[in-house]
Amino acid sequence: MRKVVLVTGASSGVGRALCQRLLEADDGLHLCLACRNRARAEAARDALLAARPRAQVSTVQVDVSDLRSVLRAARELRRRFQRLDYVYLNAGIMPSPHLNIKALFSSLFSRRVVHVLSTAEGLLTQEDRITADGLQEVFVTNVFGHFVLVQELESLLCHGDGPSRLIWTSSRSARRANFSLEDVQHSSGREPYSSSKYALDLLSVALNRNFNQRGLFSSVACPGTMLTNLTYGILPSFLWTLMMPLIWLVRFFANAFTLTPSNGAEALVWLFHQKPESLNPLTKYLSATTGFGSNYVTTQKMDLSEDTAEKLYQSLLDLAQRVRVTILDAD
Ligand SMILES: NC(=O)C1=CN([C@@H]2O[C@H](COP(=O)(O)OP(=O)(O)OC[C@H]3O[C@@H](n4cnc5c(N)ncnc54)[C@H](OP(=O)(O)O)[C@@H]3O)[C@@H](O)[C@H]2O)C=CC1
Ligand SMILES: CC(C)CCC[C@@H](C)[C@H]1CC[C@H]2C3=C(CC[C@]12C)[C@@]1(C)CCC(=O)[C@@H](C)[C@@H]1CC3
Repeated sequence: MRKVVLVTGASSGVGRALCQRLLEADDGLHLCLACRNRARAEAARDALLAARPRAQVSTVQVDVSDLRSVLRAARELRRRFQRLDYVYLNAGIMPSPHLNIKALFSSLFSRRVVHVLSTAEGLLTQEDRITADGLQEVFVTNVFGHFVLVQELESLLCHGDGPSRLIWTSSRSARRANFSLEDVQHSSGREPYSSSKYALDLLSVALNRNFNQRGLFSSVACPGTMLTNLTYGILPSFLWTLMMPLIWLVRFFANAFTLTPSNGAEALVWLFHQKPESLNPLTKYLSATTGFGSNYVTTQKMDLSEDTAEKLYQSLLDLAQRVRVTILDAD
């Protein structure tokens, strides 16, 4: 039977490159592209099938920032599939980013330059919004919509017939100091992106604790800094083009500049091929690229406590229950 792989945010960037690379390695897979925009999803499916006609590629419409859409998509997936072997929880946003140019220049002359350029620590803030469900948009898109999707797909993931895998696209910019259990949605801070990625790291640890015995395994990966729609929201593409010679130079010291979505997919593809029992649940798997353009995977121990992970998990369960009641009442 074909293995089924679901990828959210597969219409562009690293999600789309991941689909391409997975099919290059094995066109016997069934890929299901979970995207918010039907036209973009179909364009991605057509391009993938044109390159690998033997593959099976389907699409499902889901806007992960809209919980009704998540519930609808999960219902559709339960109708179509008996099991999901891999779910890549990849869709993500960084709305209205503001780059602190002064901090960027001072970091270039500091000893922490490689760390700052790899994580953007102290360089970026964002303006978050509130969704129609009354939730912070970055939190619901990057974390909570995916959490509810996983909950709704539990029967396809814990099927008792071999392991299933969750692979989250996190980030090197996930930072403990930007996350608080008292404000998991980061409604009162200016770094919702970093907070949401830290929440993903915690969530993955908690999911392993709660689901490994039922055959579900979770991992987190960072694709490194790539030129995608997300980074074109920080600086326009012509500025990235102008900075390219400098970035190629920087890449000799900072392996996080993977630059292309295909390079960025390295850790996500590598995780696909690993036995889940061999992976460390407290490790983040990072795509990296050398100055000469070779890709490899490196690891980082996550800066978190299992107790905080469990507390976040419980607060997401509570929130999901409350939101479900509100949605059901309104319908
Ligand atoms: N670019 C980078 O340097 C880095 C990116 N990442 C992470 O990689 C992931 C992919 O981003 P990247 O490829 O860079 O950027 P892109 O903007 O190219 O991809 C983001 C994907 O998420 C989808 N998406 C956004 N919002 C929603 C939503 N509400 N519902 C469903 N899908 C949605 C987009 O759909 P659509 O095509 O319709 O816009 C798109 O397919 C993100 O989680 C990001 O945080 C992590 C580290 C570095
Ligand atoms: C290196 C160049 C000469 C200057 C580039 C300046 C900035 C635009 C980049 C420096 C660090 C970058 C970075 C990201 C975006 C672009 C920078 C701020 C991310 C925040 C993109 C999304 C992520 O998830 C992070 C892992 C990236 C961290 C580094």
